[in-house]
Amino acid sequence: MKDNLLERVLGPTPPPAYALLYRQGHDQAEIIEGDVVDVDNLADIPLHDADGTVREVLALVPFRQVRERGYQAIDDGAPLRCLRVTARQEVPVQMLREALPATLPAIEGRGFDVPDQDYIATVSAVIGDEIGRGEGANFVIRRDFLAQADADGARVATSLLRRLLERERGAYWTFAVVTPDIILAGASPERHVSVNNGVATMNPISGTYRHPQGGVDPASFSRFLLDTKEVEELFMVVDEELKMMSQVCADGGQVLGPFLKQMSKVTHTEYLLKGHTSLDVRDVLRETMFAPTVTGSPMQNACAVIARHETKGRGYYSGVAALMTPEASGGFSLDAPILIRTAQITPGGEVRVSAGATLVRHSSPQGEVAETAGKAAGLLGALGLEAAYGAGFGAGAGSGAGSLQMAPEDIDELTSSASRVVPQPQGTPQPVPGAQTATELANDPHIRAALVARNRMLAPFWLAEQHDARSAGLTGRHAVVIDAEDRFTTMLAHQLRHLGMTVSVVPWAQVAADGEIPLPPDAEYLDLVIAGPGPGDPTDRSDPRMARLRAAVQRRLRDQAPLVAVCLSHQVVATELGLALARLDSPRQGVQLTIDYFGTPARIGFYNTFTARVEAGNSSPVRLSGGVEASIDPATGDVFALRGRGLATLQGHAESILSIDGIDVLERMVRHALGNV
Ligand SMILES: C=C(O[C@@H]1C=C(C(=O)O)C=C[C@H]1O)C(=O)O
Ligand SMILES: NC(=O)CC[C@H](N)C(=O)O
Repeated sequence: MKDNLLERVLGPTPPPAYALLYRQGHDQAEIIEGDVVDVDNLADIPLHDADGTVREVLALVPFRQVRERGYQAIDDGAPLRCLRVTARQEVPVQMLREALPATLPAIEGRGFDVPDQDYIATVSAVIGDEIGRGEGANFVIRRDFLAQADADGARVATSLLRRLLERERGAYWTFAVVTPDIILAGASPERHVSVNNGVATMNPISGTYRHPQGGVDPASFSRFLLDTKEVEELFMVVDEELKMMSQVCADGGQVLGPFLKQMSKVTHTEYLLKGHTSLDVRDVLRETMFAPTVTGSPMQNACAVIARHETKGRGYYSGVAALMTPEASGGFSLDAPILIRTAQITPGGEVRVSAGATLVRHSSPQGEVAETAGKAAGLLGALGLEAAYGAGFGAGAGSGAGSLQMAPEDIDELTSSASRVVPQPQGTPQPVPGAQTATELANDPHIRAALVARNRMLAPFWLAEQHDARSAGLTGRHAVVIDAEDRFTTMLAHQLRHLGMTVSVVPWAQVAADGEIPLPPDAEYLDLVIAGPGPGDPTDRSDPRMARLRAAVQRRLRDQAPLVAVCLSHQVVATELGLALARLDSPRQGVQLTIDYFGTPARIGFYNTFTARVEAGNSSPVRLSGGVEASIDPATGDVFALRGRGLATLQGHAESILSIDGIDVLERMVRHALGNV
């Protein structure tokens, strides 16, 4: 008789480890049984048996795994757990739903571990001490809602899954994974990365509209769509994920969208990034570990910031579940949602629901408190914990008990700020008027038009496919990009290759103390050095990273050897040329500006807190000593770009999705540095 895995899994003697998955784009739900194997590194994920037979594996990758990349994380010991699939079954989703326990066990909410006041203090500290000191553009700090169920963990997970299948919508994966000591159940909106027949897709989601009590409302949603903070947040995570795409895909990543992800309690804005990869799926996982939408950017430093401001390890929160399935071609497909909106459950029925908010320079602490609560709301509602968090986090009053009470004006904060309205690109339709109620926001033509209009702010380079190189006469020239811990270098490398160059990226630590830069293995001569961006204060003499960057820059300047310098490295060059460096009153982290690039207006993305400055009131460009000229902001004297013999620098990021004119400016910089080739 055919084994009915579903019956077995939900029967009196379930197997020790199984998963129940309902994945977007699949007709049927999947039931998987597997052997549990814990491994140290992603490369150890057992995709082959000893005899070489391919195996399907579902891996649970905890956040602390990021240490494999050399990034910081509080070590809570959560294992990289693999289920080697031994049996699987597909059933219609309603069959799964109806087979799951119909009643929830009693669950007592204990509230957030970090009270509102403490979370507010953390938000302020992150804005002031991290973004305000040039450590990065955005950081995701999470807190945990804790609860205790009067049942074992598997029962909590399966009954929660039923409620999620009944109530949640728009999820990428709705799932429960049960293993002897680690149990997860959730409805994650966000695909981190998938690979199918060599096509890699990432799905950065950012921007969160919390549904008002009476349901979604196109008027308030239109205001949300025009909120600068929400728009910039999404663009920043697209940039950060393009860094990952440029690393794993030879053709970078084409940006598709924006789209909406409408869920039960919140609606998000999102893009899809697509490219072609030939990497092993485990390498794809490593190079993309983890999403900026749940960590921040630049990602490496975001991990350090998280370790500074969170007090406990994240377990699996913001990690991924990764299903790797053999493909006919001999490789493996990969499907990896981010573990958010996911309950971490112990065998004894302790429940932990983590939620974070993306903190940016103009975050409102109260608004971010409400956002963590809003993100937890879908799961807490499904756990029957509505009372624990109050009547709702939407536009209504928060009348709930405990730590989550807040004033309606605070709750409204994120969506109502008229002072932060995005300047509307020409022809953008006005926000939809009045009280019309539409449940499917994406079907509203005005909303669709407003979404599409966002792309007018973005670089055509990244909105198009990028296989074909430009013939720029730079073919065969060798460039080395120095990585100063911001992976914008992968996008720079991709664009330079697009211009015909041969490019390698070296970490700053490979620069010698005397500034010598290693020659790539296949090159006899280095035509160009691109000194990259990075977090931190460029004048910090105690930081070995700054010292190496400075040594490299000094050497290139001394030899008048071609040098392009970006952002942090532009600042280093500027100080070497004797310019003053100042901290901006309001950081330009993730901001688009039109600059005068030596006679041509250029729309460029900026990610900086510091700036080099000359006297205000001059017109651009100004001539400095040594034949160097500076493109400046006449009002402030802020230096946007420098040019001299063999030298071209930019405070902004030509490689950014925010740089409409980026590839043209980069090409001009490279040609200038190479002596006008
Ligand atoms: C960090 C979370 O969600 C992420 C952050 C979002 C945002 O800040 O707008 C939106 C979706 C997710 O990418 C979470 O759910 O905990
Ligand atoms: N992206 C960067 O290189 C930033 C440079 C510097 N850390 C600043 O914030 O100004």
